[in-house]
Amino acid sequence: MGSLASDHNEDDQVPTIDYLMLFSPDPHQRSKALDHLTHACLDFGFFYLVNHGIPDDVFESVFKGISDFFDPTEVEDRRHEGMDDYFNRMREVVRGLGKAVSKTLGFEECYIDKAFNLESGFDVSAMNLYPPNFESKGAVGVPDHTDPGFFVSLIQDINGGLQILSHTGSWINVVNMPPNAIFINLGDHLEILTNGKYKSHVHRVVVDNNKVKRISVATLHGPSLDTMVKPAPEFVDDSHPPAYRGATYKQSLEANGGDEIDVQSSIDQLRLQAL
Ligand SMILES: O=C(O)CCC(=O)C(=O)O
Ligand SMILES: [Fe+2]
Repeated sequence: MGSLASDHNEDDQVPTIDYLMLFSPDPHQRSKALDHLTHACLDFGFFYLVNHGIPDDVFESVFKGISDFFDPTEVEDRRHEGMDDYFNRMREVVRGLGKAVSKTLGFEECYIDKAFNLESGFDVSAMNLYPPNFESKGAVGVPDHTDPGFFVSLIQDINGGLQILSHTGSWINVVNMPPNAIFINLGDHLEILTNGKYKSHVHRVVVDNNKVKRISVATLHGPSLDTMVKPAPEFVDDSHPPAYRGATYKQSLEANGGDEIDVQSSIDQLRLQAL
């Protein structure tokens, strides 16, 4: 395994997107915010989302629920209520963001909602608790991967550990996420739909710097399972032949083998060889 403390780490150059501004009634503000989002999607593939309207206490109750869940002395409790509230609110934020991202692609705002049939979208959440682990230098919490789905939303109780590979090939330490921001990462299926225009970025979690436990919730927001996802005709032409084969979301979640849906990336299996 290579060195994780790479020479090329960059401390946090993650764009910040103001959700409210994307829907500002002032057309000038709105268009500035959308330009900013276009830049974040094209040149980064990830960003901090602020002003999303999910109250702080909703995040707090999710972290508390996860903390209790991993605590063997804690009995089964009411954690599900807080979780459901969080998931429902996050889904709404993500659908709103889909409208804005549709516009950055030059489409009507319902484009992503329709392309992925988000009325019955398939979301999966990973709830992670990383214990303090500063003795095992270089330990990998989660190895390099991209995620299926069109957006991944991530919340965390403290900064530190998440690294994402930038478009220039350097690992960015995600360490300056504002409290109660949502880290949004574009997923494999947005990359497929846009024929590689909006890319899904490799990320990982290192735990060697954690002095205290860290909790995160990563939700993979996906199309409905029966949605056929393939490069949309708008992104395909002679100089941009289709770079991925089409598959239903379910098929792509099964493409790693086995008969079961797994929620690992299978974008490598869907990539077509360049002629
Ligand atoms: O915990 C994190 O910061 C990221 C976890 C992650 O990438 C995932 O669950 O897909
Ligand atoms: Fe991930």
